Amino acid sequence: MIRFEGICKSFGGARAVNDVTLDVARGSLCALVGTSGSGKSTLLRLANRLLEADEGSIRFDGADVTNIPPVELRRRMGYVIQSVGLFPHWTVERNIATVPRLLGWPSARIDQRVAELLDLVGLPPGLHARRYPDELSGGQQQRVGVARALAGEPELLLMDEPFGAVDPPTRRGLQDSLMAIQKRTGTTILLVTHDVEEAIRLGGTLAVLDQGRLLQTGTPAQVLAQPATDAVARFFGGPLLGLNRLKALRVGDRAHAGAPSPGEGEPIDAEATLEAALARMVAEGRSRLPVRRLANGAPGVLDLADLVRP
Ligand SMILES: Nc1ncnc2c1ncn2[C@@H]1O[C@H](COP(=O)(O)OP(=O)(O)OP(=O)(O)O)[C@@H](O)[C@H]1O
Repeated sequence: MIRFEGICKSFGGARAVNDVTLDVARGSLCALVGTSGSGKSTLLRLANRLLEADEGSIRFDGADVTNIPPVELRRRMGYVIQSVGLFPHWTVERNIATVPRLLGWPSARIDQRVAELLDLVGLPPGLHARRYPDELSGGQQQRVGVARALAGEPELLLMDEPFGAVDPPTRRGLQDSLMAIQKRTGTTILLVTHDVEEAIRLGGTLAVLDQGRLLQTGTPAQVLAQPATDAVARFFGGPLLGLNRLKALRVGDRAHAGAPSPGEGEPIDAEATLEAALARMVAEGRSRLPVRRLANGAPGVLDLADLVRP
């Protein structure tokens, strides 16, 4: 869907992005992660030509982005930033309708799209469509920002720290909504975050940047099991990397067949993370949990020892 090839970008002689080659497959979610100043936002802005690369090429659906007019490019790529940037004097529905209006959609189609998107991001249209941004909480504004970016049915959604400014429980709610939206719409997402937990939780592919260089790509489970460099290991927790790894693995990945014995407590879901399983074991003083259902449908068990298996 989008491929960065040998991309370099400098500001005043300092390399912000250094020879990055990265492929984001159609329908996937790729999280650009790395410490502050590693070049994540720059890479995102190069995708929609808010910035131009010094070297290398970016192909979007097979075409070099420099051959696509910026207006067309930004219509085909939704862009969500942390500060949201909603127009304060426009209602929620008018904000969301920005791109469809520019595209000249008939008003009935726009109204239908706005209502559908508000539902999708979990804001009932009857309650929210006519409100103004300053009548919404920060988390609700973020949801409107996501709806607005999706309005023109973009092929790619670029998100720069989209949930950076909201509290952790709201952030988790927004992450869940985003994952559900992606499942439903199949939109390709390239997202910037420096939050390790968010990067792991969203699943998909991680692309780890450090000082402008791409150090590693892979699923969270792969990257946390075998960090390519010390910088990657440090980013994912250093001495606590092992604990973060438990966030990237599911109970079903490690549980084994077995009949739970009486008194072993509530079964845990095979989809729960190993971190959640360990938390239950610690809280309940158990070294074994029954598992509701393995991939083959049979009940199973998870032992404390399963958590430390390679
Ligand atoms: N417009 C600009 N002019 C000059 N330098 C810039 C500009 N944009 C970015 N930089 C520099 O490029 C480097 C990479 O910045 P970038 O914003 O891409 O990093 P980041 O990984 O997104 O960081 P953060 O997580 O803090 O947002 C930094 O050293 C930054 O100071």
